[in-house]
Amino acid sequence: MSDGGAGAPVVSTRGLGRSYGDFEAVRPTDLDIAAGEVFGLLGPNGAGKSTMITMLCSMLAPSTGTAAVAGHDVVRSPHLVRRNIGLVFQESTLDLYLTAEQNLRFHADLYGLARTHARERIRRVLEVVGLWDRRGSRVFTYSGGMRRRLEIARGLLHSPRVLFLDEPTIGLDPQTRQAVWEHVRTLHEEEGLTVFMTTHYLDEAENCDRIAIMDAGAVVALAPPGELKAAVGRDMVRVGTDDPGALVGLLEERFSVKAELRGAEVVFAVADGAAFVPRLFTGPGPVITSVSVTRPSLDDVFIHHTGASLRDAEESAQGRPPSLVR
Ligand SMILES: Nc1ncnc2c1ncn2[C@@H]1O[C@H](COP(=O)(O)OP(=O)(O)OP(=O)(O)O)[C@@H](O)[C@H]1O
Repeated sequence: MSDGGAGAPVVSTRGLGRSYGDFEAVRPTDLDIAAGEVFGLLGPNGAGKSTMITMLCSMLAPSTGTAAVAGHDVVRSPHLVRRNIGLVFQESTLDLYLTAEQNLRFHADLYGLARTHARERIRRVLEVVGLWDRRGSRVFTYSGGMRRRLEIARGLLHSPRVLFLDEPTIGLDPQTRQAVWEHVRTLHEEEGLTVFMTTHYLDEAENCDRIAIMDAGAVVALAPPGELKAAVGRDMVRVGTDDPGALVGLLEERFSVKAELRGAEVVFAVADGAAFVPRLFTGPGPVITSVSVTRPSLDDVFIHHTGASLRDAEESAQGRPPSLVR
């Protein structure tokens, strides 16, 4: 398979799917990702994100269809695929008893980088992720965030065309997540890297050029974040009340509006929030303590397509034992 030249998608799938027995973990999927794009795959636990990314990295054989990465077929040319990609997965594979520099040198040897080039490249990637000064420290002395940054540096050492990140910041605090993301952005901008990531975090998803929302093995929406939000189209109304259950019932009966409980709030979508809200205060009903009207957020988009809140997915992801913070 040829590289296809400028403008050709750098990741392309046709009918790509994976089953376990009768269970379709990833249903046949077509995807095209352009060179230089930052692409995010979002979905609740078990949606099929890891299965998808592992197939694209040539580490799991598809049951159906084809996938090409940097012009190479993932089944027929796995070695060429791996030369062209960087991987940062949930499970850390750093050697904790080696220094950062030694970890990177080992990786450079594996990829056959010439010594001088490797030296320059190690310096460059460590500088980008802010670890050059700590290059001589053994990795077990690093914090969770520093280890993650080092893994990103390692994933980029051999100048891949596509960086695959499977939940790169899971278990990290918001500031560290932000820092990791800034490093990815810098490399994306300076090296024209294509980034394919899975995430549970809405703020990370907002940074993507395009997002695919995956649910039960299928891509149910795919567009830039702004377009996804505009497509949901309606205003979100959040109401605080002393009796949320009663308010959900009242909205259904009196206004035929389907509302959900999100935490202590009742949340629903209407075409014109400002016009609708005064009607809530007419007639008998539970006491209303607060009301807010907002344009749709990415979480609203997620709920619209999957019926679940991404915030809940974030929380359950946070509850998992973080593989980074050892
Ligand atoms: N080796 C396997 N054998 C059987 N079922 C599997 C296997 N690997 C994954 N699955 C199932 O496939 C589905 C998709 O799993 P996958 O790990 O891709 O989801 P995910 O979206 O990455 O979830 P998470 O966000 O929790 O990592 C799940 O129902 C999972 O149980």
